[in-house]
Amino acid sequence: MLITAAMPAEVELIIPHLKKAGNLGRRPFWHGRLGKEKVWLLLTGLGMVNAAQAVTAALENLVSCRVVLNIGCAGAYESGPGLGQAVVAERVVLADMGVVEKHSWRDLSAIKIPLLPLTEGQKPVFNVFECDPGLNRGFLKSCPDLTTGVFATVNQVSGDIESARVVARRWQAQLEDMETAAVAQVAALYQKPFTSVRGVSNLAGDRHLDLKIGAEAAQRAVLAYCGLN
Ligand SMILES: O=C(O)c1cccc(C(=O)CC[C@H]2O[C@@H](n3cnc4c(=O)[nH]cnc43)[C@H](O)[C@@H]2O)c1
Repeated sequence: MLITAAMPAEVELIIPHLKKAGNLGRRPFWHGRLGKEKVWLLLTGLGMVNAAQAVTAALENLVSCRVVLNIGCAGAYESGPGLGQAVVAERVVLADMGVVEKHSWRDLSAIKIPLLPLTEGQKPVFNVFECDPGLNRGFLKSCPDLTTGVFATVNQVSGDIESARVVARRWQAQLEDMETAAVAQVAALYQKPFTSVRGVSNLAGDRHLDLKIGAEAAQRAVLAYCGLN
């Protein structure tokens, strides 16, 4: 399993279980066993470009990697989960990729060019990546406190509640982050099952974050999934 996170604070509980293994794609990575799982842990840096570059480098090199998991903290949209709640993604979306015309926003289907090569019998992929149902069942079984939801991955972080509300409504999303859908897109290109578990660090639109509370919630879910609780 390849586990990716953006920032060191998001992997502090997991790192003590693993060994530093140098750099991969110029990103620090660790390797070892987390209970039942053989794991590579990769720090990608902030945002979608960093995440996509790091995961591409990892999947080009780690040929025996079967599954990709993204973890970290996230902002929760109003009426979404509370601070410290861990959530597993049903689907993740490239939430602000599309067309703006006269202040009106449309998703990538307006451009009609899919993000992934078309495969027979599959619908074209524009903004939305479905997470792996089998992986999600495993998480929900081992972590009864987990909830599920849609993750909106943005380049423009919501800086006020009204802006957050627009993104939440557009995608029926519960959480906002800056990397998940980019990791999902690269995992899909490499045909690797993918999911994401994130913990709530703030109300989306409120820039006061408790990184530790959010990051620890997600990591505890990962440790439980691996049988280490
Ligand atoms: O200073 C700010 O305005 C600010 C706003 C949002 C997040 C940050 C961070 O330093 C953490 C970024 C990190 O955590 C994820 N994250 C956490 N909360 C949110 C959010 O409300 N909107 C988008 N991303 C969020 C994100 O994936 C980053 O990796 C600072």
